[in-house]
Amino acid sequence: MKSRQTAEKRSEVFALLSCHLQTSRYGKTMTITLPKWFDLHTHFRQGPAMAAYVKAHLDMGCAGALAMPNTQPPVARVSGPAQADAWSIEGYSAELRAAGAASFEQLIVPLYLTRQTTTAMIAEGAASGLLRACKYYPPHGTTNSEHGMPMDDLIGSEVLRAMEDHGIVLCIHGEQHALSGPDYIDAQQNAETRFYTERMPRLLEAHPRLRIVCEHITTRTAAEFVAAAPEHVGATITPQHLLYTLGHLIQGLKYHLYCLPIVKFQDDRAALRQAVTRAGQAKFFAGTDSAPHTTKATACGCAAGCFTGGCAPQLYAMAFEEAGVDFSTAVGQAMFEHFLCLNGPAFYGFPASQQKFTMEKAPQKMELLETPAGPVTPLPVGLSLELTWSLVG
Ligand SMILES: NC(=O)N[C@@H](CC(=O)O)C(=O)O
Repeated sequence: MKSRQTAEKRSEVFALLSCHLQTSRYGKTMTITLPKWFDLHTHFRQGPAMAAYVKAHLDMGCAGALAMPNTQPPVARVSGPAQADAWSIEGYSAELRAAGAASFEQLIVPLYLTRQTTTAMIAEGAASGLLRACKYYPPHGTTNSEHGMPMDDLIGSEVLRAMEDHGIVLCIHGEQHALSGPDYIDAQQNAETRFYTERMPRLLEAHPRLRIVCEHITTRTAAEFVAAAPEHVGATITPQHLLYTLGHLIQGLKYHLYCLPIVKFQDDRAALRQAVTRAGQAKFFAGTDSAPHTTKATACGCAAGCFTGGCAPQLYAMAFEEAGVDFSTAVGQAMFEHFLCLNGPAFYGFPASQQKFTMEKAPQKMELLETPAGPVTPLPVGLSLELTWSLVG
C-alpha cells in the first residue's frame, strides 16, 4: 500500500515536472514528442507476412513488443528447434528477429501454457533468461486457443507455483465460456465478467505472489478488479476497447472490428477510460492485441482480431481525448506517456526507451496493408472514426 502511494506521488510530481515533453503549436497544429512505446500484447504471426507486421509496429514508434504465442503450431517449448507440434521461444524469437524484430529494444515471447508445460521448463527457462512470461488461453476462446486448458485445471498447479517462485509473469486471456453454438454472442458478452468474478479471486488466493497481466480487458468488472488487486496485478487495454462499443461493430457489420473479447457497452468503455486516466495510475498499460487476419477473412467475420499496426498510438491518443485528457497540458501528456511508454516497462522490469517519436494533431488516412498473405484492413478504415492524430517520425 505504502509503495503504491509512493509510486502515485512520484507519478504526480512527474506529471507536474514533465518538461522533457515537447509540446509546440505551429499555427493550429500541436505536436507531442514521447519516448518510444512498448506494445505488451501483439500478434506477428509466422511466415512471409511477419516482416510486414513487424515493420508496421516499428514505423509507429514502437520500441518493443510482447509477441503472442498462438501461432500454428503454438510456442509451447522454451528452447530447441521447431517441431511439428510446437515452436520454441528460442526458435520463434529468432524468426521474428530475422523478420525485423532485431530492431526492437525488447522482444518478449511468452510460453503458451498447455497440458505439456512442466515445472522443469519454467525453472530452466527462467535460469536461461529465455522465459519471462507464460500465456493462458481458455480453450476454444479465440484464434488458435485450442491448446489451452480451463483455468480450474491450472489454479493450484505446480506450474503456476513454479512461475511464482521464478517471478515469471502470467498473461491471461480472461474469459470463461459457458455457452457455445447459437448462443455464442451471449457467451462472449458474459465470459469476461464470469472469469473476473469467479476465477480470478480464486487464482489470486491460491497464488498470492504470482505476477499477472490481465490482457485486453473490456469490462467494468475487470477494470475494477484490477484496480483493487495487489500491485503485482496489472492489465493491458487495447485502443479498440477504449474507442468503440458494440454499436460500432453492428453498424454496417464491420467485421474487422470483431475481436475477442468483443467490444462492449458504453458503461464498460467509460470504466476503461477512467482506469487509464486516473491520476498516478501505474497498473494499466498499452497492449494493442493487434491481430492481423487478411481482409478476405475479416470481411466475412471468419476471423476475430483487429489490426492496429501503423495507427495504435494515434488511436490511443484519440481515446484519451475522448476521456477528457487535454494534450496541451503537461499533466495530460504525462498521463498518456505513463500508459503508453512507462507503465508497461516498469511492470515487466525493463527500462523505458531513450529514443523518441513524435505525433501531431492532424488527420491521417490509413490504407490497407499489402502483405504476402494478402491485404489486411487496419482500424479505423471503413469505420465512423477517422484518425485525428498522425505520426511525424
Ligand atoms: N484478439 C483476437 O480477436 N484474436 C487474436 C487472439 C487473441 O488475442 O484473443 C488472434 O490471434 O487473432
